[in-house]
Amino acid sequence: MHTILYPTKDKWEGITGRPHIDASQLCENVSAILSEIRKRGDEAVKEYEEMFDGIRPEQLAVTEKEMAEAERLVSPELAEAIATAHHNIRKFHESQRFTGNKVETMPGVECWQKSVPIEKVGLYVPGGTAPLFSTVLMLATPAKIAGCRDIIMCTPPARDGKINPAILVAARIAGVSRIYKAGGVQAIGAMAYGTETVPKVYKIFGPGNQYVMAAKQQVGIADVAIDMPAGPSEVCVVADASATPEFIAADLLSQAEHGTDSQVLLITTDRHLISNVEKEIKQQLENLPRKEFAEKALDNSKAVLVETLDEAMELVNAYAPEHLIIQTENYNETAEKVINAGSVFLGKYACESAGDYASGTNHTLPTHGYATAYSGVNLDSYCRKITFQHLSEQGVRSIGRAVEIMAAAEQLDGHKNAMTVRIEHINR
Ligand SMILES: NC(=O)c1ccc[n+]([C@@H]2O[C@H](COP(=O)([O-])OP(=O)(O)OC[C@H]3O[C@@H](n4cnc5c(N)ncnc54)[C@H](O)[C@@H]3O)[C@@H](O)[C@H]2O)c1
Ligand SMILES: N[C@H](CO)Cc1c[nH]c[nH+]1
Ligand SMILES: [Zn+2]
Repeated sequence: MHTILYPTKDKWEGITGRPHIDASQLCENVSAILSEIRKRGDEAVKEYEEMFDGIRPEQLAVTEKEMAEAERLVSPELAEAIATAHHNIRKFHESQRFTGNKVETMPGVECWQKSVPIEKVGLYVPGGTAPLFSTVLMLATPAKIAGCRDIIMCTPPARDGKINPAILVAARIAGVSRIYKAGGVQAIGAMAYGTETVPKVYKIFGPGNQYVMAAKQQVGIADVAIDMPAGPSEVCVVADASATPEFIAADLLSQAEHGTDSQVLLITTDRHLISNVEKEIKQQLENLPRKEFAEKALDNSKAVLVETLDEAMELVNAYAPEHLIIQTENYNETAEKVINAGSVFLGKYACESAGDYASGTNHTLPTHGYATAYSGVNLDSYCRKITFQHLSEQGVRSIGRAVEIMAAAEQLDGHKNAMTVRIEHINR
């Protein structure tokens, strides 16, 4: 981790930048794969599976036999933990149900919204370096609550051609309709265009590495809707002298271990905290099986000393982290200043892992600064709000003239006439 002391504002860009990616090369590679998937369907998906995941799946669809085998392989303890997480995720997302009201904007003019589920959704569950079965719960639970009819899921198989059993069990618990063995760009392409086996969906959800994120952004231009750019994980911790270095180090490492392109950021008003956290990181790293990933991610990461918590929060908002942990004495007060963040964790006990797995909030969140404009996945992500309106004769009398005048002023006589014929009909 690089330490930066009291940076002036002109240095902030160097702090808020994400790890460098050669975007043009990435886009070119992704686009070439997508175009093969579009042209050659299943065959191309299998070829890229062999190239990137080291296994050519005989068939892409997961069978009932594989589902049953997975149920046997998952320990009762893990199944219970998954059930606990699912319960909390369902409870929190059920509380997000929309209730639309009819509004009479003028006498006889009624307008309202109805929330309608997206019929066909495609979920991407990462599996390149870790089998993220928690992501299954995060994506499928709200899809099910929303009432999506077809919930399909893609995830890369392991080298033995199988999908991690916990992913399959979580999928069954959360209500996924069909599962396919495909990862990365090829999975996104398959769900965006449809292949002989994988159905085309209307919206693709889910996080992934830089390839997955770039593929979603490309297919999102013209072929399918996407939830948001959700790429390599990030966490930003804001702390003052009251914070616990051991906890902060653990939180930073918890996201650094996701991948070499992850990034963590510590912003503090206490100079000693930085050295204490660094000492803790060194110690904790020794016992981390994914030490190599974490070390590389830490190379892209920074600890920043600032004068005040107000300045810390200004820097947080400029960075727009996926996750923000606030470990300050008056964390509620500090939290008032949050403008740009995906998900916020308050106080020393709210570790990000709680939200990653089991507290109930969603862990599929905007990265790379997109928290300035996107929300994380939530119940609304799976619905559209369709507006309805009804006009009575009184309604025509209320707004008819305004419509006629505006249409005429826009030089759209056809529009004007649609109202005029009604006004005349009523007055006949
Ligand atoms: N933002 C969020 O909400 C969130 C949530 C969970 C995980 N994540 C992130 O998801 C990511 C998971 O990454 P992962 O790699 O473990 O799994 P992944 O499933 O995202 O990616 C694996 C796939 O990448 C493809 N791939 C690998 N190398 C490639 C190459 N050179 N060219 C083209 N395609 C290639 C392969 O097809 C492989 O199947 C991590 O970065 C993690 O931080 C983000
Ligand atoms: N931290 C990730 C979101 O950025 C989610 C996750 C899944 N498993 C563990 N963590
Ligand atoms: Zn995580």
